[in-house]
Amino acid sequence: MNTGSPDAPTEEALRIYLEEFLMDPFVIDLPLPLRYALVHWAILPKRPAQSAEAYQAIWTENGSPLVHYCTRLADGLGAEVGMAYGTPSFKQATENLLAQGVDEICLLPLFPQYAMATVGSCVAGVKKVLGNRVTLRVAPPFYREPTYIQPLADALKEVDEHILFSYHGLPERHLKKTDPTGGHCLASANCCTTESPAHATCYRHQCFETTRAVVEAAGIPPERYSVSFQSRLGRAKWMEPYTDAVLQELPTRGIKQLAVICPAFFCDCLETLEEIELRGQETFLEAGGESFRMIPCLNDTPAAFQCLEQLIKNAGQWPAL
Ligand SMILES: C=CC1=C(C)c2cc3[nH]c(cc4nc(cc5[nH]c(cc1n2)c(C)c5CCC(=O)O)C(CCC(=O)O)=C4C)c(C)c3C=C
Ligand SMILES: [Fe+2]
Ligand SMILES: [Fe+2]
Repeated sequence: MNTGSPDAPTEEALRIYLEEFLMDPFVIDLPLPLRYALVHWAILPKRPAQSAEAYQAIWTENGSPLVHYCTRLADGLGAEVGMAYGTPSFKQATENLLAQGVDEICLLPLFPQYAMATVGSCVAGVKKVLGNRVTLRVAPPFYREPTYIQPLADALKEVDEHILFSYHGLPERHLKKTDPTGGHCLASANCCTTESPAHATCYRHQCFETTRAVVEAAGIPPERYSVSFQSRLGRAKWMEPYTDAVLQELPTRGIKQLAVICPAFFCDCLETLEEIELRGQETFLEAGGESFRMIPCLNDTPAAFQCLEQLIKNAGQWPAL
């Protein structure tokens, strides 16, 4: 499963998709009246047109890159593909599996790090469709699986530029909400490097761990890389530093050659191809940067299949819900 894309890069299709996406209480976690007001009065009047233009810039003859790569992966693995929003839907994928008479469904949310807005939403959606009809097993977050880390490290071994690890951001509120200890996340500056049971569902910790594992495997020293969080939406405080601010700031520190990698995304999508490769590049070059390149996600490469095959091998041991 992945988040999913609109059916077409048009304002109309974006309105349907964004309404479904943003009315999900796992994404905008406000009480229904507030969520409805925010989505319908603040976001939906303007964003569908803006997002349609963004999708037009990355749309291919195969449609949305995200849906295309996810479909190729699922087909190659003999799995069903389902999106949290839009088509192909997870509801249809779940029904297809049930129609085969299976007595167990193994769900692999294609997100290396846990977030309520992604993994949490996927699991709740599938569980709701299934009820107690069959056992549901869910893959644990794979943010430090060697088969995910090693190809990212390999891609960086030949890179001479400064490296920016840009992860999808989250409102800080989400980090606190999914903290099972009720007091660890964001309570101190070094919470994410202080061992805690909170880390099982701490997106921030898992992003930092992904970075740590990749730089260790690639032998990249601390002064050669930065970490930031992208795709902020709305006025709430999201995890910092923000990618767009870092892209503006790096050239002022004399860092003019940059390579960006986005390890929160298994497949390239709007957030990597448009937000980073197009708009992010423009921001960096306008701020005085001289060269910019993007490291692709694993997409449908042999390394992507090896990673997923390795994860799926253990599906029988994934926690059952
Ligand atoms: C990688 C993990 C992701 C997290 C964490 C995440 C949180 C999150 N997202 C939104 C709002 C939007 N995200 C959108 C696109 C989008 N988001 C992810 C992944 C994560 N989101 C992906 C893979 C995509 C790309 C989909 C594609 O079709 O390529 C969008 C839609 C596009 C747009 O208008 O920008 C929205 C909206 C929130 C609010 C959030 C955390 C609360
Ligand atoms: Fe998102
Ligand atoms: Fe933390």
